[in-house]
Amino acid sequence: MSTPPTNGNGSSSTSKPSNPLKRVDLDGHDLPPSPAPSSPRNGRRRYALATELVYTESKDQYGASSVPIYQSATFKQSTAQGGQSEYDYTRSGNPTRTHLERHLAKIMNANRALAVGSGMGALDVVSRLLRPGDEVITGDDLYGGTHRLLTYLATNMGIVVKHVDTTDAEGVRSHITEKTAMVLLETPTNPLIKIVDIQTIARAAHEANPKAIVVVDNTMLSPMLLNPLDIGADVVYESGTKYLSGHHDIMAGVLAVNDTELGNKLFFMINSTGCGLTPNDCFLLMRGVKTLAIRMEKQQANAQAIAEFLESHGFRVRYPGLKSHPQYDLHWSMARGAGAVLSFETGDPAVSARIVEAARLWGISVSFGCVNSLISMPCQMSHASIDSKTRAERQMPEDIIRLCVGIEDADDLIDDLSRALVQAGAVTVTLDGFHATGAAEEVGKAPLTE
Ligand SMILES: Cc1ncc(COP(=O)(O)O)c(C=O)c1O
Ligand SMILES: N[C@@H](CCSC[C@H](N)C(=O)O)C(=O)O
Repeated sequence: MSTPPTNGNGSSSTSKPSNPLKRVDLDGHDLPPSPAPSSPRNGRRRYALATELVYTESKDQYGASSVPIYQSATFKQSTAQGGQSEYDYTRSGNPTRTHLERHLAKIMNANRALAVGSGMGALDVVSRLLRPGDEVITGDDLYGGTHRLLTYLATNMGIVVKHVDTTDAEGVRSHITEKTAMVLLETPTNPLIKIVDIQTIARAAHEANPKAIVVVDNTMLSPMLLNPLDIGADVVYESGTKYLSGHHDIMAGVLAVNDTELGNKLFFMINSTGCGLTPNDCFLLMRGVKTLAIRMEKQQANAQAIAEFLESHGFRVRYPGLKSHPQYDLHWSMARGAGAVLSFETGDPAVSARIVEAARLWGISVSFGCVNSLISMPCQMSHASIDSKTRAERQMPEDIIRLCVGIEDADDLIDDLSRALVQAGAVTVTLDGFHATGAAEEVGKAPLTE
């Protein structure tokens, strides 16, 4: 039998707090106005993640099993004084959003989660913690949009952004100074699939400068496979457009923290700038999150099969599910799975383009984490906002193809890819099968982490 939800001070959920302006969570932290908890307990997990993803204790008056969409901008107040009710205005808070945020806090192992309009919106909220002169230490293989926003901050807002090799944890430490306000990490990186040791970097950053916050973009793995807050991160954010929602039918971003003050600052930014996720999109994100486990399981199994298929045919494949990945052990020391994004090279951008265009089941599209399989050339698409000179400096191969694997039948995906490889002239066909044509040149290439 389920336990009745409790309010902030542990009393029955039906009793009202004595001061309606003051709301606290189960740990006694002040919270901005929100309804009574709709997720179990204090937001912490009691069951296996697959169970918690679908399990909520809603306090809906009619017992609705799916959270209602409170499609209302305003909420009527009972007195002229205002501020007496749970909600007044959807920019500041909405019951559908609160339900989602409580659920996200639980599955992200956080004290507080916040939902905004996109992944970039989430990074924008975090970046508003920075002041002119602050330093940000971040990777040299970042999602293109992240690079673009950081470049804007460096160019226009007086923020010093240092792109360093975050696969070298000790090297990162040497860059941290008293001016370092933020260390921003992605793992696996997108699209080079490099692994970053969050725990070691977070420890080093906090030792070197206790005021620096460690921020992790967890879009590539999702809370299904990694909880960065558990291994030293101060803030985790992700694009809810990807695995969390899973169907490419909404844009969303989520943020999660354990520190109450930090959570309040982020909420302040969201309320002040008005980037909170709309009620309708909160509903869709909530619905998507419930199938995260089953989607991710199938997507990963497919990704593993495709990575092995490509590698066995002589392609240079980047995927942390392959033992050949140079940071295989590091990845599995942090994460519960390899995810469903992999990349491979052909040795020739024109051949890569022909493969992408010959594929039928694989949609030519940016983004990942969707139930449909996608194929793209990051240098021309998702990472085109990084100029070609910088891409070259960062050793991003122009021929790299990214595969974002969905939930289709694995054999169908492999058949379609095989046909595209043959049609594009990427493989040499013999009586025994086929082998990557560019494989001979690939052999002499540097290892993936260098
Ligand atoms: C790793 C990563 N972080 C953040 C984002 C931004 O998310 P959104 O498109 O929802 O703004 C993306 C993709 O867009 C991404 O790939
Ligand atoms: N035109 C968009 C490109 C979005 S890329 C989406 C996703 N993160 C990916 O890696 O595919 C833009 O300019 O941001």
